[in-house]
Amino acid sequence: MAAVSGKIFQNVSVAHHCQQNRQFHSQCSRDSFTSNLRNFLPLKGRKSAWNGILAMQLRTLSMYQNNFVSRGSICCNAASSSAAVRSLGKSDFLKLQNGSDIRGVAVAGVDGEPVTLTDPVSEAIAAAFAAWLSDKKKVDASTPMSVSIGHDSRISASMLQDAVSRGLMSSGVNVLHFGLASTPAMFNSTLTENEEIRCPVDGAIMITASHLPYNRNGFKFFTNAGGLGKADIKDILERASDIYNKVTDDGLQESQGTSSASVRSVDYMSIYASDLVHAVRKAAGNIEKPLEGFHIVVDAGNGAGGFFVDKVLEPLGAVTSGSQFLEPDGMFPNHIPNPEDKAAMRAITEAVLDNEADLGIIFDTDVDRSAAVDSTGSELNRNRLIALISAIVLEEHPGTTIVTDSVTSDGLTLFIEKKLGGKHHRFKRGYKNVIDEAIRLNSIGEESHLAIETSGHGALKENHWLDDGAYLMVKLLNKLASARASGIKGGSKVLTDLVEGLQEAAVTTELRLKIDQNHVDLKGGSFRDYGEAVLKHLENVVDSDPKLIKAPVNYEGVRVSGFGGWFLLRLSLHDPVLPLNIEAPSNDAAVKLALVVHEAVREFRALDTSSLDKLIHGN
Ligand SMILES: O=P(O)(O)OC[C@H]1O[C@H](O)[C@H](O)[C@@H](O)[C@@H]1O
Repeated sequence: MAAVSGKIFQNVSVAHHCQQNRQFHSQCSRDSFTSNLRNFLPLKGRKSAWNGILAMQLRTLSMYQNNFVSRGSICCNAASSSAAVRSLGKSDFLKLQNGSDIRGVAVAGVDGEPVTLTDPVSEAIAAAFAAWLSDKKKVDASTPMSVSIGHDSRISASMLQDAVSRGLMSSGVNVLHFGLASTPAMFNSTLTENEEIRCPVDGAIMITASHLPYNRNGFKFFTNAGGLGKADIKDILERASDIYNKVTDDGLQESQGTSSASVRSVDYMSIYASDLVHAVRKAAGNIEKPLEGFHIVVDAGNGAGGFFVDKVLEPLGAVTSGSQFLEPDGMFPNHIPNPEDKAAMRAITEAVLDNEADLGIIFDTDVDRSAAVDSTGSELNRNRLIALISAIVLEEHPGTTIVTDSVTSDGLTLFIEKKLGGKHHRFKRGYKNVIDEAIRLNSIGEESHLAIETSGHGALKENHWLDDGAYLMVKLLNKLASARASGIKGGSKVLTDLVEGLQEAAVTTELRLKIDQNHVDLKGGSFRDYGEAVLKHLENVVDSDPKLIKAPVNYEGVRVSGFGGWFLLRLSLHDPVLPLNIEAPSNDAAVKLALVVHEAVREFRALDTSSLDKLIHGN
C-alpha cells in the first residue's frame, strides 16, 4: 500500500526527553492514574460497563500505581532512580518468548503473576532490537536508524512505550510514536514511502498482548521483510539479557550524553486507514462513496480497532450507528476482544440484529484478527471466514493453494477443492507458520495467495503477506462495493452466497487438556516431551483400530477420522496443554471420538481429562 500524507506533531531531542524523564515517575504516575481512572467511568451507550469488577479494578489500579512509581529504570531516569535493578539470568529473559512474540506480565496485582516486563527489562529488549536491527541491516554507525512504536489500549501501554523509547534512543535510534495503533499498521510503516514522516522506518515495534488479560503486555517486531521469527526473538532476548546485566548507571549516563536521537509523534493510523479506503474505492471503480446505503456495525472490543469506523467506513459512505466498544479501554470491560470468543461473537451478532445492519465486523485488540456477521446474524468466522475469503481469492486467482492451520474442517477441504477448484494445504497452527508456509510454497513454484487461520489471522500475497484483520475485512467490503456498483442488491447476501455449500458439522468443540508440570509422572522432564509421549501412544492405539483412519498427510499432532467425524490432538504452540478438536455429525459420534482419546490417554496421569469426562458423561 502506498502512503499519501502525514502530519508531524512533535519533535523532541533526546536531551529534552531525558530531562523530562527525570520528572517522569511522579509526573507519569499522576497522569496515568487520572487517565486510567477515566476509563472506569461508564460511557454513554456502553453495554454492561459496570459488571461488578469495579472494586477489583480500583484495587488493582492502586497496586499498579504503586508498582509503577517504585520501579527503577536503567536509562534516562537511572540517575533519579534509587531502585536497584534486579539481577536476571538468560533463562528469565527467554521465558518471555512466546513463539514469534514477546509476552509478559506488565501490571502487578494478580496473585501468582509477578511483573516480568519491568521498565529495565523492556529498555534492554528495545536496545537489543536496535543492535539486532543494526546487524541485520548492516548500517554504518553514521547513518541513524529509525523505529516506529505503536500500542494497543492496555493500561501499561504508555509506560512500556516510554521504556522502549529510552532503550532505542540510548542506542542512537530515532523514534516515531504512533500512539494507539494496530499491529498491521506497524508493519506497514516499514513499507510506506513518505519522507515527510520519515517512512519507511527501519523497524517497528508493536506493544500488545492481543486478547490476553489486562495485566499482560508484550512486543511484536517488524522489518520490511515481515514479522520477526522465533530464532530472531530468541537472539534478541539473549542480547537483552547481556545488555541488562552489563549496564551500569555510569555507562548509561555516557550513552545519554552522546546520543542525538529524537522522538516524534506521528498520526500514522490516518495514513494507513486512507490506504484501506483507497483500496475499496479502487475495487468499486473509483467511486468516492462505494458503501453508501450499507449499514455496517463494528465491535472493537475496547481495543485499537475503533479507527475502522471513522477513518475507513464513514469516508466510504457506510452508516455505522450501533457500532460498539470503540473506546480504547485496557480493562476490557465488555467482552474479551477475540473473535474466537463465544461471548464476543454473541455481542457483535446482537448488534447486527438490534440495528438491522447489513454486516457486522469484529476485531481483536490489536486488529490483526477479525471476523464478520451477516445481516441474518449468521457468523462468518472460523471455517466460514476461511471459506469466504478463499472464494474471493480463488475468483481472482483460480486454482491457487490456500494454506490454513491444522484445526480446519474436512468440510472446508471439500469446499475449497470441489466447489472452488482450489487446493487446500492444511498446515500447522500459528499465524507465522501458515504465512511462512505460503511464502515457502511460492518459492518452490506452487502458487499461493492466501494464508489464513481459524483464529481470524489472515494474510494475502497482494498485501505483502501482512497479517491484517482490517485488510481481510476490506476484501469483504470490496465485494459489497463492487456488487453494489454493478447493480446487485441484497446487502451482505452477496457474501453469504459465497459460502453456500460449505458442509458444517453438527457438533464442533475444542477441549484443552492441561499437563500438570509438577506431576511426578513428568520425572523432571519437559511438558513437551510428556505431550509427545501422549501423542505417540494415541497414534499406536489408532493404528491398531480398524474403525479409525489416521490422516494420510498431517503436519501437527494426531488427526483421525471415524464415526463420520474427526478429531485432532496436538501440542499447544505455547502452553502446557494438549488442545483436542472434535467435529462430528452428532453428539453420539462426538462422544465415541472422545472415548477413543480418553481410553488412549488414561495412563497419563499428569493430563487433566476432566473436560473430556464432561463431554463423555454429558454434563
Ligand atoms: O496452540 P494454541 O495454544 O491453540 O495457540 C495457537 C495460537 O497462538 C497464538 O495466539 C497465535 O497468535 C495464533 O496464531 C495461534 O493460532
